[in-house]
Amino acid sequence: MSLTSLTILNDDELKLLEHRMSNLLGDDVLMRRAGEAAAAWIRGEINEGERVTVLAGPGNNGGDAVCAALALRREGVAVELVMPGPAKSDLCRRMVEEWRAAGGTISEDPYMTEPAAVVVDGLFGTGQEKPVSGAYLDAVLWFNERRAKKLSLDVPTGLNPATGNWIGTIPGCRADATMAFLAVKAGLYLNEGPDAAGEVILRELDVSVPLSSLSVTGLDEFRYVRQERARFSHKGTFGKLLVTGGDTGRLGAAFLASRAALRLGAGSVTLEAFAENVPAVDPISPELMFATGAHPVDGDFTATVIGPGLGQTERARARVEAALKSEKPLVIDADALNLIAANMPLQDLLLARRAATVITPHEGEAARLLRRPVEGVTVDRVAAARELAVQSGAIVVLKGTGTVTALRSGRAWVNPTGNAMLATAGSGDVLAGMIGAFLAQKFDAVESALAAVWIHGQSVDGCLANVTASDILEMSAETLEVLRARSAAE
Ligand SMILES: NC(=O)C1=CN([C@@H]2O[C@H](COP(=O)(O)OP(=O)(O)OC[C@H]3O[C@@H](n4cnc5c(N)ncnc54)[C@H](O)[C@@H]3O)[C@@H](O)[C@H]2O)[C@@H](O)CC1
Ligand SMILES: Nc1ncnc2c1ncn2[C@@H]1O[C@H](COP(=O)(O)OP(=O)(O)O)[C@@H](O)[C@H]1O
Ligand SMILES: [K+]
Repeated sequence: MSLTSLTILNDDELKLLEHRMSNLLGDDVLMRRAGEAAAAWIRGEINEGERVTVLAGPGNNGGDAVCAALALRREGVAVELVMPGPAKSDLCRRMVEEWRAAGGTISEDPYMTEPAAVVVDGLFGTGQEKPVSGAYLDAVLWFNERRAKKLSLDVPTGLNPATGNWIGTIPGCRADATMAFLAVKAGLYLNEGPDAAGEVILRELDVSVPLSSLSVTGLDEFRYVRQERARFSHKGTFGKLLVTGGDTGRLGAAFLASRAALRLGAGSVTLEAFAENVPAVDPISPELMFATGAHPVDGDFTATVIGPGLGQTERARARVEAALKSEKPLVIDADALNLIAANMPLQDLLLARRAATVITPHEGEAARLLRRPVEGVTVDRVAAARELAVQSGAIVVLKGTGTVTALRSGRAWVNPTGNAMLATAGSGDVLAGMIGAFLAQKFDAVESALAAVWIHGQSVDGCLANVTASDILEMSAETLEVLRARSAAE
């Protein structure tokens, strides 16, 4: 995993860059560099005498694959080239001619090849237009069944490079590693993408890649959160956070958010719980304070988190209204989002807010806010997050596989950390509390959101089982500690 932010280029941006580079360098130079880069990686994966099978498609992804085969063959590696259909792009045709001129043969059926240690998917890349079918689909199935190291070139075949969904819902290649050329594509991090791509390896091909409005979050996005605290400080320096939620039966959600906020460094945390029988103390976190009597004034706190376990009563609606009217930073999660989705005046208040506001919907909550079915969010998570940012005026953290953080300017980030161990009840409450903790410590709101999402995901890195939300908050605090130690040593 890369620790610095990576630029994501979309199809238009890539085409423009490729066009410029092709004018500057010659039309085949990037393809040759891509092939060489793949061949160099493959050489590192094989032992003396082991074979490689390369699947090449009809377009430039196929051209990259043929170039890789050529480079391996030049070095004496036993490599077989399979093309289920004829070359269609000029560049791919040219590479095929070179392959034949070098004495190479081409088979159409991968089942006719010898067992290989590495198999390469160079069937389709960013030019995929329709679901994979026919002989190409057979090649995809063959690829997935191999007991070999599996490398996809640029994008796993069948995956929509922008959205991370299978094109036409037909599953495509599942690789151990994907080598992205020039820039990474958003789809490698979203929905089906991480399972399909495996490890993402970027090769910029000696091109200086321009910035874009979308990137993969790296540590450089939150250097202040990672900095050691100044010694000249006191608990007031780190802010007072209010957590509002926890109605009867859902008190735990508010506890998780509050405990996470304490662990992630809020100077103090006060819980305003809606449940009837709220304990006088949290025996696990006795540091936690409880609001008693009338509802606290948001303005008396540095920041508020509202929503975890809040419920959707009239009392809750009125409390969300008061929070929206406050001029302090606010994190809005869970039921507070559902209340806003169902209530136009609350939406107006949200849009009118001037203080920093972070909303943290999962796909279901985002769908309600955007008034569409959940599939209308899943189909393009980046687009949905951007739309929601425009609609709400808030910083949007759209949770899920590849959490997307978007601003109303269109600037957006895809988070690379995390795994399905986060898919456990209360993990979103922990995240809301973490963002609240960073806002209370007066970090920039965008940095707070990006840092919390990255750390929350990283905390379960390598975990395969045995993780509850309570563990996530402990491990997130440990992750921040490691990051601070490292940044102090830099
Ligand atoms: N042009 C350049 O300068 C560079 C291109 N690169 C490679 O070029 C790729 C993009 O190349 P292309 O735009 O040619 O796209 P692809 O190679 O992904 O595929 C396009 C070709 O496949 C056909 N096709 C698409 N979907 C199909 C389907 N489901 N069934 C059958 N045929 C289908 C199209 O009609 C077209 O002929 C990138 O992913 C990358 O691998 C890299 O070499 C980097 C430099
Ligand atoms: N498969 C997954 N891969 C990565 N992150 C996930 C996955 N499933 C859930 N998450 C993350 O876990 C958290 C779940 O939050 P949420 O849906 O609000 O759950 P809850 O309400 O139970 O706390 C979010 O941060 C989400 O991004
Ligand atoms: K591919």
